[in-house]
Amino acid sequence: MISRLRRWTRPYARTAALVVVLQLVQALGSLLLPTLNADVIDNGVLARDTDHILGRGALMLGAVLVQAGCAAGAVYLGARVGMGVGADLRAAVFASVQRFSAREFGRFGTPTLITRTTNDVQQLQVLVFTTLSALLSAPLLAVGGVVLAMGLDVPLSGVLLVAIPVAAAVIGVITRLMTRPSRLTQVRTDAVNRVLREQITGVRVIRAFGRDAHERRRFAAANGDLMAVALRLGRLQAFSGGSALLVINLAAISVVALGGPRVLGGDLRLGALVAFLGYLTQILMAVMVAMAVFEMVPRARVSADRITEVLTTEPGVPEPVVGAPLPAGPVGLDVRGVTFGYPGAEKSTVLEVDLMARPGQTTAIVGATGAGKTTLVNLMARLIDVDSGLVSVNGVDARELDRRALAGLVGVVPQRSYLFSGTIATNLRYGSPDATDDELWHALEVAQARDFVAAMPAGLDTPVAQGGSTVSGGQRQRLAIARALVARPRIYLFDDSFSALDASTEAALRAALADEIGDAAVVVVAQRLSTVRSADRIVVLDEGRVEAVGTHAELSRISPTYREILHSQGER
Ligand SMILES: Nc1ncnc2c1ncn2[C@@H]1O[C@H](COP(=O)(O)OP(=O)(O)OP(=O)(O)O)[C@@H](O)[C@H]1O
Repeated sequence: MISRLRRWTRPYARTAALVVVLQLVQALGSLLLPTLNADVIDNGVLARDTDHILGRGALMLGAVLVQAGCAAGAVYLGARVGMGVGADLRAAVFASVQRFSAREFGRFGTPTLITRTTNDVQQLQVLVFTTLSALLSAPLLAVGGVVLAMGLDVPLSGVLLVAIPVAAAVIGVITRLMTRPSRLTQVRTDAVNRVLREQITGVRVIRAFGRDAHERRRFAAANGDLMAVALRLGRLQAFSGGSALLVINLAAISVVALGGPRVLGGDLRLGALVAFLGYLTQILMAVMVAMAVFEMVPRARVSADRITEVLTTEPGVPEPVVGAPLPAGPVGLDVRGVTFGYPGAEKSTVLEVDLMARPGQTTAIVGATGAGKTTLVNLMARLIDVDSGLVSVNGVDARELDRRALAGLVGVVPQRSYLFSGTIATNLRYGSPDATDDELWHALEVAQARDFVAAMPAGLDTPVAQGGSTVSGGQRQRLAIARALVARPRIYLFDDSFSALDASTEAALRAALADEIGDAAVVVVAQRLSTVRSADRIVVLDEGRVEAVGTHAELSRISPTYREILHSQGER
């Protein structure tokens, strides 16, 4: 794990080196104090030498001040390194997730990606911080303490021979015991996130079906599981803290019991006994600190594994090393023999599909629910990559185009349009940040959204809630269409984007769109016949395969599926 963390701590090497120096000075100060204390007792107090007491006292004060200053500096800089590493890791995980395609999102799931970016990174951040601010000085304090303690009195050092291995054994056992609950804690935090997220998103469905009690029980179960494992960890921590204190105090009692009579017998100086107690406490405290940090290691290792898994996951839609140049002028999109199956699915969702979208023409895709229409649109926009076959733009493989350039070329209005928290204007400018207000109003007009936006209290500056939950479904759809229009793409992919509009609004929108988009290529997925009837080309999809291609008139004759759709909508 250390080697994995090294990559992230490297940019902070200088600060970390400074922390090492500060910790060294701090530890030396700590080690000096018991010896000075012994000197004050033996040669000052017992010898009744006030000057010696004051002289050594001043020295002790100096040592304490230097030690405190260095300790504060080490903690401050340690925090800067820890927080810096944490921020860098979060940024890296975020960047990685941003490159994920639907495939990777499906594999990980949203809740765990959020936990990994926050909670798991926090584990590593805390480990780096405590290592720098506490663990670094522990070896010097322990080794230096042992050497100085032995210098004071060899026979008493026998106590250390017993106490240190006992403390070390406790570390080993507890660290091992903590590994499993640590891993479980992260997994169960994911589970709580998952349930919570689902319940917040689905709150209306829960209320509508009166399933509040059921959902409460579901959450209570996930929450209880998390608490159970957290308690198991807590018990182990309590045991480790308690046993460490027990070891320290038993060792101190043994030192007093063994050393006290020897002080009375004149065999050991009182100052040496007191100093020995000081070193004993320092040594065992150092062991205890190391123990506390080691206890974090299993948990941090689990987090490091979870973060590494995200960072090393290759996106299903990789970026080309050098993007091919963008085709100029009107743009057409071709799908040739494309097959795609979702990971884990038994059969392909899209099979050997051929389709073309020509500039200035509209291609409609129709088919039963689940026929693979949305999947096909996602393949065309390269939101997912084909398993085989080719999606090309003016003859250039879409995989060779720079992804941002491709996004500028292809405007997608998804089936479930999503609006970001902000205002109407910030949402509309999402794909074209420099668009003027006039351009926004124009796009709204084409999308049949001008009237309702104009009627809003702050017009374009009206706030929009995350997801667009403060506007109606039909309004959201129209805003999403306007957002695509503002970006002026050269290929439009409308995935069932008119479904929430009434027939007359849709007819007005289609008429306005036809004037607006000029020689752009349009692909429309639709259920409603009025939407597809006037298309230049209609592709009928059946269980992922193209059943037929043609105009409305042609398909009415040759395609059973198309006839079924006609039939279901009262036409023949
Ligand atoms: N992310 C996914 N992971 C696994 N399977 C998926 C995923 N998305 C869709 N599918 C499956 O792929 C098939 C086609 O789904 P798709 O959404 O492309 O159909 P559709 O024709 O757009 O349907 P609808 O008209 O109902 O929107 C369905 O059987 C669906 O279960």
